Amino acid sequence: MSTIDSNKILILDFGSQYTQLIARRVREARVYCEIMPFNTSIEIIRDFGARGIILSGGPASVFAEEAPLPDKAIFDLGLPILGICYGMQLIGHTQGGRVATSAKREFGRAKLLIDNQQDLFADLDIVDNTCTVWMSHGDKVEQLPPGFEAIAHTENAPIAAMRNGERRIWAIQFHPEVVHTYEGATMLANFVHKICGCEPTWNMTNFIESKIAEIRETVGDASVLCALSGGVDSSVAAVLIHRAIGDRLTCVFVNNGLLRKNEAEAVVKTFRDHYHMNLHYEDASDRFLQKLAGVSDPEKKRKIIGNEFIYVFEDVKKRLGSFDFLAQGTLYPDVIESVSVKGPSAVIKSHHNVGGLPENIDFKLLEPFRELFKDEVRLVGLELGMPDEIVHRHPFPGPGLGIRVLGEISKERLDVLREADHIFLEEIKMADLYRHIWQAFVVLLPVNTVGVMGDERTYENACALRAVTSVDGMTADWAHIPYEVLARISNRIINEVKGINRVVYDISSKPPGTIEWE
Ligand SMILES: Nc1ncnc2c1ncn2[C@@H]1O[C@H](COP(=O)(O)OP(=O)(O)OP(=O)(O)O)[C@@H](O)[C@H]1O
Ligand SMILES: O=c1[nH]c(=O)c2[nH+]cn([C@@H]3O[C@H](COP(=O)(O)O)[C@@H](O)[C@H]3O)c2[nH]1
Ligand SMILES: NC(=O)CC[C@H](N)C(=O)O
Ligand SMILES: [Mg+2]
Repeated sequence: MSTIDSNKILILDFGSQYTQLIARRVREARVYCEIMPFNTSIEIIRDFGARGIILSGGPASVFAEEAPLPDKAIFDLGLPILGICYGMQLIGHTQGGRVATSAKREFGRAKLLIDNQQDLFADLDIVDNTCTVWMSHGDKVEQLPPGFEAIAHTENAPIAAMRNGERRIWAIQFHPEVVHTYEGATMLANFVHKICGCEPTWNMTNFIESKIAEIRETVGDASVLCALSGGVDSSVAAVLIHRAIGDRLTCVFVNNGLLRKNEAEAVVKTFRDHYHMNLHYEDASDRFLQKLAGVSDPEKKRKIIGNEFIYVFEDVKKRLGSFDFLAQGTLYPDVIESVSVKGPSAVIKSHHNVGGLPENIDFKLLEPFRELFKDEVRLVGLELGMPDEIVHRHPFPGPGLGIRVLGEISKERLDVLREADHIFLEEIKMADLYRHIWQAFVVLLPVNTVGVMGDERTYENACALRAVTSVDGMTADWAHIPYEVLARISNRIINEVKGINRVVYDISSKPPGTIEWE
């Protein structure tokens, strides 16, 4: 991003599970950074103009025929380089050392003995030069490249970290980006501040100012249509764009018939009355429900919903006039997944995502949060003075209740789910748990169970409560909601919601489960 000058770090991605965590840690050190694929050309790297480069880990072995390697000219840029895990191995391999597949692989916790407490390992909060780190490797550097010295070791790896002070290259076998490496954040901060000389200036106020200027420049005199869901990302995007271009912004909120109880009214009220924005409310519930009738396959549902959203936006554009831009709340994880070196990853579920719009759509895209993580978007929202209820809302997927009524969707089943879901959220809020939980919702199961109510036999639906804790939605654990709260929720749902006679609690983590059931 041109507005951020050279006070930034470049991360080259070799396919590690943790590349995004490296980016988070660098940003937590208040230095802007971007991830680029490992094979990015030296011209692009030079143009980006970072003050240092981090080479991520990765699944490959440097011996593999197709081992991913960076443009070797990165070693001649005169910039400090830090290699992590595979990044260390590739430095060892390409700079004249020797890497070998070790008989003793290291996974998980390891004790690191630091042999030199300078620069990268300065100011660590440790005793006896020993710190706990997290490892995940089979290969290791067995012989130092010329000019390098070992600066830390473990029982299994005599060269667990190395550096070449003159060429300003550092490399570590463990993962400093994961929380289990207790002093990892300090090490990464040492690299970006002390070694690369970056100033800790990245903050949301700077971001907002430079984004507003950029939006004005990009949009010029044109008008913008913003797909607004009332969720965190698009709401904060709408407020930011409104600051930049005022009434040339029109928001479109689509009622796809799959929203939660009272949601449509609440979103319209907030954005029309509170923010005084041009808001177009499009009730498209009939067309969505018609298209979904008789469909029970989750992937088919997702595709139908994703496509229908696009048709609705195009229809609205035809009716409301000329809009050059379509704005949406795309975040960094969405963007980066499409450039990851992991290659075509397995399709677990097709996330409805306007980012997957066809090439020939009649809009240019405006995505002000392409560089941000969700918690950063929340900070932008707070900085823009947005209320807690919007900024700290649980994420809600575009396909909405359509993927929470398992099996065939009908208006009746959606209504049953809406009531149960409403009770669940109400009780979570009352128990003061809403902010501790990443996401909580009810799933209506395509299962009828026998019950007894008022001495009468019932044969009605079962529903499942789903509540998870998470940082980024990529991994999640089931939330440990106190039994008393669960008991109250179950009681209320069974008593108050006609059509449900049994409530179960989902205790699956992600992985191996996912957060949504479809
Ligand atoms: N009902 C809707 N009407 C209009 N646009 C929508 C609707 N649902 C989703 N979108 C668009 O799809 C994008 C992706 O949805 P997503 O759920 O990831 O983000 P969000 O709703 O803005 O935030 P959150 O993740 O907190 O729910 C939104 O940013 C928005 O632009
Ligand atoms: O906008 C969205 N469109 C979708 O199609 C979609 N599918 C899942 N989600 C949300 O993504 C997070 C991870 O969900 P899963 O563990 O179920 O994959 C959770 O927060 C889910 O609610 C979606 N969001
Ligand atoms: N996490 C990593 O970067 C692993 C590097 C390499 N694949 C190994 O097993 O040693
Ligand atoms: Mg949403």
